[in-house]
Amino acid sequence: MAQNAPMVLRLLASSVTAANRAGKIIRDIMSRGDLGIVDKGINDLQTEADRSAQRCIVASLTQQYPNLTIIGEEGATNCEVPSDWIVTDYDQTVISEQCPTEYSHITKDDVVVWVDPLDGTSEYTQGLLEHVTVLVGLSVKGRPIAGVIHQPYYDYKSGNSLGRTIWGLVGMGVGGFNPQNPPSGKLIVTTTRSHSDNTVQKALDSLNPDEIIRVGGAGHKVLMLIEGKAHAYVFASKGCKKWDTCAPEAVLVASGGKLTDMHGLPYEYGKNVQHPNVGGVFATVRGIDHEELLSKIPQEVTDKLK
Ligand SMILES: O=P(O)(O)O[C@H]1[C@H](O)[C@@H](O)[C@H](OP(=O)(O)O)[C@@H](O)[C@H]1O
Ligand SMILES: [Mg+2]
Ligand SMILES: [Mg+2]
Ligand SMILES: [Mg+2]
Repeated sequence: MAQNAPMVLRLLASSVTAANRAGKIIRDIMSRGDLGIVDKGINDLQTEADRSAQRCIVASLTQQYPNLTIIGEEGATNCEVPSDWIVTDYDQTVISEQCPTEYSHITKDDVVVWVDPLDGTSEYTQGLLEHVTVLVGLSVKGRPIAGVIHQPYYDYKSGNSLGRTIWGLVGMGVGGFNPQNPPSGKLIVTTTRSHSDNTVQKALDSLNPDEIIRVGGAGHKVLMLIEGKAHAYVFASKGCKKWDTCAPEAVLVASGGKLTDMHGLPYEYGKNVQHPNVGGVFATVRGIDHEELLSKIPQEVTDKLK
């Protein structure tokens, strides 16, 4: 009986359906063509799709889990939304999974949900729609243990109008896609397409990669890893925030990978942590020696990330 499932499993199943609904809102707003762009600061845009997607997700989860702690990129959310934006059903695949016993007694008070309603806003406004993801991350006692990465425009050029939703729960596994290993005998690194600087480039140069793939979206970059298109995501900059990395880190770890800052330290996702990831992002797929690769980053780079 779904309602008797552990709260963490139910919350993940609810997050999948909420992210799917947010993805439709994102597509509908793009179709209408009025993005309502607001400039939040240097190279930091927000559209009506960001705002509406967050209101949809927060309203849906709050209705099912009152007083749940949710931190969204777009700040305080007006939960007065059209009734058809509120979804309260569970994703049936997720809710049918066997939840690891370690999460059996987790309560809402242990959980913080990190929401990036539209990751890759800059790319969304530029029409690079395959870079866009919806991110819902679940942290328990500060650790990222579950995540949803929804792609509203997955394979849209071939007519797919529903997108794709990937999920993961550490200790249970991942779903919604076929994990692939990157090619052996070479090093492919993914990084920013729009926020590079000398420090970012020095970090990349120190790894001497065979190939660098520059794309937008923190969620999109982690998808490159778990789908076997890159071995590491390296971003020696303070630009990312906790809502950018909570869900991707949980899915990556659930698939055997690892994400730390550029000093090799884990990020904490409790409700009182600072939002910027000031240590940068260093993520690797299963099979890559995270610490060995990280040891190649020079101190002149890590000194800039404190
Ligand atoms: O949700 P948005 O604001 O689109 O999230 C941003 C990140 O904050 C930003 O760090 C990423 O920069 P890069 O593309 O340079 O990695 C951006 O892509 C979005 O993820
Ligand atoms: Mg943003
Ligand atoms: Mg983001
Ligand atoms: Mg965003």
